Amino acid sequence: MKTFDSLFAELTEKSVTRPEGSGTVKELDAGVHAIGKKIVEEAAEVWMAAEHEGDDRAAEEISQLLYHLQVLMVAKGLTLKDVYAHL
Ligand SMILES: N=c1c2ncn([C@@H]3O[C@H](COP(=O)(O)OP(=O)(O)OP(=O)(O)O)[C@@H](O)[C@H]3O)c2ncn1[C@@H]1O[C@H](COP(=O)(O)O)[C@@H](O)[C@H]1O
Repeated sequence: MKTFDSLFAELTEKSVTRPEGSGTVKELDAGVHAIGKKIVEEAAEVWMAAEHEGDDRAAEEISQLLYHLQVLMVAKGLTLKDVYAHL
């Protein structure tokens, strides 16, 4: 099963190899402003799913929020260590 750390490694690699058809590459090219807007949108979807939908939908939305947060980290050049230092 994919984990937070393994997804981050995958996204970091894609930012370097830039494979065709990668949504991550497309999002990175859109820039921090666009990624930030996506994070806000996904956060709202997490909230709505948690309050009004089932656990499975909430978990799915949370996974998408985590993905977009990771894309922002890659865009900013932040590592997992940088973030874990604040946990
Ligand atoms: N985990 C994810 C992931 N979670 C969410 N998303 C993207 O985030 C968006 C979620 O969008 P919504 O549900 O809001 O749907 P939407 O509004 O129709 O989406 P958009 O129109 O905004 O694109 C979709 O575009 C998904 O493709 C993800 N895209 C990729 N991954 C993983 O990231 C890795 C790299 O992906 P690629 O770069 O695409 O190869 C792979 O392991 C993927 O499984």
